[in-house]
Amino acid sequence: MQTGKINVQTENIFPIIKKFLYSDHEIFLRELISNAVDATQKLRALSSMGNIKEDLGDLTIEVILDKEKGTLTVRDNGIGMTAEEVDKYINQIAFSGAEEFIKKYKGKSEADAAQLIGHFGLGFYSSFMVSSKVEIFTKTYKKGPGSKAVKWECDGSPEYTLTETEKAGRGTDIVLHIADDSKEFLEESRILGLLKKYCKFLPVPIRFGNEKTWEKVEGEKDEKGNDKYNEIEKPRFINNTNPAWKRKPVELTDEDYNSFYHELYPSTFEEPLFNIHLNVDYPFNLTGILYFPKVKRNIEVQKEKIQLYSNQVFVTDSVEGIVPDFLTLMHGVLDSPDIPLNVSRSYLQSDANVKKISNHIMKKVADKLEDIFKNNREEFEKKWDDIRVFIEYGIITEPKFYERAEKFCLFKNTSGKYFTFEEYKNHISAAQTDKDKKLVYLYTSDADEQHGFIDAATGRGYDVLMMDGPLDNHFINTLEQKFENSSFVRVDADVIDKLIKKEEALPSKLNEEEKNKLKPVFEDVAGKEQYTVVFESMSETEMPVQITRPEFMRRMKDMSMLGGASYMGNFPDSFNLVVNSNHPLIAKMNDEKDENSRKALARQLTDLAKLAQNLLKGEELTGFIKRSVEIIK
Ligand SMILES: Nc1ncnc2c1ncn2[C@@H]1O[C@H](COP(=O)(O)OP(=O)(O)OP(=O)(O)O)[C@@H](O)[C@H]1O
Repeated sequence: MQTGKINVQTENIFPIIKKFLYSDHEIFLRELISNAVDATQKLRALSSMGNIKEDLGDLTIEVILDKEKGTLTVRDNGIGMTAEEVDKYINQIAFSGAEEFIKKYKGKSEADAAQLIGHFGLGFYSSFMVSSKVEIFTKTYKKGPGSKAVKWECDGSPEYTLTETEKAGRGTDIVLHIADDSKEFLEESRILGLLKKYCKFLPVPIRFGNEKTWEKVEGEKDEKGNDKYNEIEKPRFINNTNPAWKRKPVELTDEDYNSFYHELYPSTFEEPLFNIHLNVDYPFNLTGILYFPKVKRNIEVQKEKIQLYSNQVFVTDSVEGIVPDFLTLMHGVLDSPDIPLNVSRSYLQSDANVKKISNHIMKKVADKLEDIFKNNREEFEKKWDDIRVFIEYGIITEPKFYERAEKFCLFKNTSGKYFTFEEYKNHISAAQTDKDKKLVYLYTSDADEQHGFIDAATGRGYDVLMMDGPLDNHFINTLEQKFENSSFVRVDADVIDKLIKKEEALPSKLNEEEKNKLKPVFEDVAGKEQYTVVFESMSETEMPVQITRPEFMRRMKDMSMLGGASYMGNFPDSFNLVVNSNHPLIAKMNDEKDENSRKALARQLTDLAKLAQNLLKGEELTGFIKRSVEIIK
């Protein structure tokens, strides 16, 4: 027997390991199983190179729980280790990582220390987070002297023992004696949960005990004459060793992609819209499949998230910082050994590899969208309403994505037709260029509520865009910065004559004095605080009074509601009450001598204008209806 001191200066490092990995104790299982997978893959590699002649036998990795003994064992049939290798890889190399960590951690805050851990990969030693004692039983695949099985044992102090032992087969058993404060890891359900989380797609079969199922007994019936079934126990395998993202795209059908989607997200019933299969070797290694889900109208916190793997080992499903923000709306898997694990967000964001990966993914997503757009515009338009939020989000937040998306991003108008930016510009430029040569894009945020204004605009030969998505306020702001000499104006921002300013207005039939006389009457009925009364000389056929929402003030209000400008507090609604000074009813009002009649007329006209903007409510509405009945009588 050999006893020795693990090559470490610090007296007892395990309490420190324990403390700093506290929040993530469960990763010990991921680390141990990864080692077992590595050992198995190495064996496979040796065999395929002809270095091992005999049959490798069953390579299943087993996870064995013994509640009575209080142990959890990870067993592999991989390459195993000789005594010398245990000394080298476990006592020295593996520990030096831990030790280096301790040195660096001294004098740092806990948060910094937690970030550091990832760089050192405590690997095997993370098992001490949950164990009072760890044993390794291992036998190398190598033949000859020095290849006897050995047992290594350590109880968390820097002393270990290394002895010869008997072991039937090749490979390694790591036996954890679970510590009193970690008893949860002796619960079958807890371990099963962890295996399903971290090991679902590992490339070597993982078995955890047995599961019960029902098996049909051929040729036998039960008392009722139905097929007979017996309950049987069979080995419970955790993983799909050949997940879709590791296979070649040519081998996969749409059904394969969809069924893999459901394998990833078992509780989701919706089908994804389409997918992108990633496969890059250089300058970094990245595989994966991303799915476009149907994005809900209101972007909610998502249940299904992109899952990040490193060589098929699950790492995390918070990929912020690794993929651009707007791509976090996608679903699927990314697998890259080049993404550093267990490190902080800010570290990830500054990592050069991560940046390259992020740009690459963005490019691939744009490629795919452009591809569908070019080759199957009909399908693209059909999916547009579902993917639109996603593309707008990308355009708002990523200038690089805009450069690509400006070719395939679509506008939809109120009659349901789709246009690219370029097509739309050509479509409206004749009718919607104002007297200063500025192109005015008209839009509605609610086709029902703004119906009257849309009607007036289309009547003029203008086109109106549907901008009723959750991001459209921001989207419009972005486009105004990108499009030269253009502005966006909501259809109810002004009366139709003023919406797109053309030549000089018609002459007014009211003079200034008359206007000044009528103005207070309208101010009185509408309320001066909320409504600014303005006179416009429009055609006689336009409405006598209209309510508009000046574009700038409305945007400020929308922004304050979104919380984007909370310093403005509760920004008030602000409206213009536009009086058509050429309308016969206004002329009639002007001629009216009786003050009460003049006021009644103003009130009725104002209420009609409010009604058209869905602003007439409650008591005002009731009053209006009663008055209208009186008039008809
Ligand atoms: N099940 C095993 N079979 C054979 N060798 C093993 C096994 N587990 C660990 N080893 C050896 O011990 C070494 C140290 O393992 P450890 O998990 O600490 O670090 P690592 O796997 O090299 O790196 P990482 O920090 O990424 O886990 C491994 O590189 C390997 O040589």
